[in-house]
Amino acid sequence: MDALKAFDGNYWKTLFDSRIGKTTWPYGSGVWSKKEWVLPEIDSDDIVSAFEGNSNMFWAERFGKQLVGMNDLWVKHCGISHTGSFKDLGMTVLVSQVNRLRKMGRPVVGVGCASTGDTSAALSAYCASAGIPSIVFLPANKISMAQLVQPIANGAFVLSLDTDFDGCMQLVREVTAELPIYLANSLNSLRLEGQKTAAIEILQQFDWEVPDWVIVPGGNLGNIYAFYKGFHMCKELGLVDRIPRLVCAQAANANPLYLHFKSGWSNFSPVKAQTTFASAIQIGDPVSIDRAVYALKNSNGIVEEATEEELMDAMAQADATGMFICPHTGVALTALVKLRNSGVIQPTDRTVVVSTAHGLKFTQSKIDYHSKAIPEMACRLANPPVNVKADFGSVMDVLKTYLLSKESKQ
Ligand SMILES: Cc1ncc(COP(=O)(O)O)c(C=O)c1O
Ligand SMILES: N[C@@H](CCOP(=O)(O)O)C(=O)O
Repeated sequence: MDALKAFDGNYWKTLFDSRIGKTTWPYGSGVWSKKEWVLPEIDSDDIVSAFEGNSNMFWAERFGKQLVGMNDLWVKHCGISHTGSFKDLGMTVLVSQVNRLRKMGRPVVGVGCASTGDTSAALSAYCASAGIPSIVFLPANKISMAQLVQPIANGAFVLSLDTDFDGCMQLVREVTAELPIYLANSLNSLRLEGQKTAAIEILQQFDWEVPDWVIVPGGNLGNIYAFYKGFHMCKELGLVDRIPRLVCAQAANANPLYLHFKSGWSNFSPVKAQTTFASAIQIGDPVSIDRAVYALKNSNGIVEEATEEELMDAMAQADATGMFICPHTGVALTALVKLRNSGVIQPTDRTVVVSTAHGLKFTQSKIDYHSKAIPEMACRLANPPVNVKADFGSVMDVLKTYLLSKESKQ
């Protein structure tokens, strides 16, 4: 930090803004365009990058105006990315460092992680890009098919384990302590050095004006800390004069941080994570609990939770306004709705909801919802297809009925 403070805030803003949209290696990456803040000593030839980052800041106009009475609501689409989740931001840094170590002759035979799907997808793709073996520990039958096929297709050694994520996390820590396999989970802070750049991007996209709130879904809890670190570095280095209030949103079925927050940050206790459609945050014993508590305490932060019906309805509502989000973004949107309803977030507050994965990785949850195939869930926004005989008369009848019903709702 002392070395970085040799340059003032305007220097850094000008430097970072000058690199947006360029293809000069490695600055076309949203991560490596901040190389001096991420991993300054690495040789650019050692960097493994898919030009990740620079994700869309979507103005959620209809969701904001119609559902929460806000005009300044934005969704940061970190899931519109190389492997479909924000994990690419951290994985480019970690795999680049492993690439550098192997070129130096260090005995790293491969890279391993435990995963609820997105970390393993990112790890396998970046390792395949660099020709580095990857080994992924996955909880059997607890991740989406899209998330499972990614490491398989990218050539990872895929272990399907009869336990949950927390069990996989324990095993990968034990194994990487015994074998020369480099651990890729967010225990390794290199991941967070990459993920923090999404916070800097948010400030860039608002022309360095600071939003009032940033809402992030939380599981292993590295990402909420990464956002805090990115905003805090911008404040400490003089790019901005404050940081946003952070909100970490959890699924009620896997909510150890939420319970800790509601207890007034008294003794933390892991929970046994229950099944949730937000499967990537089905985590009961998060490795970054201390980092997350630090981030929330130092950003006047809040933790909220979402039931299964709340997160699924929020996902359906967002999709009906033109997005195609994952269930985890539904968790974050539910937190927004609750904080608006309680008056904590004001109608004019500039608010960013971080979307952490693309909805295309979680289509089964949407199919179940729109098929009304979820026991004890109303699925009140279900929009099932209409089966019609393939003749002009039948189609016209159905369409007239549909159009009249739309007209009656105008
Ligand atoms: C899609 C998605 N959203 C949110 C999260 C939560 O991020 P973190 O584990 O850093 O809290 C994860 C991973 O855990 C994820 O895969
Ligand atoms: N949701 C994560 C769980 C592991 O998180 P990490 O940040 O520690 O890698 C995943 O996608 O596997």
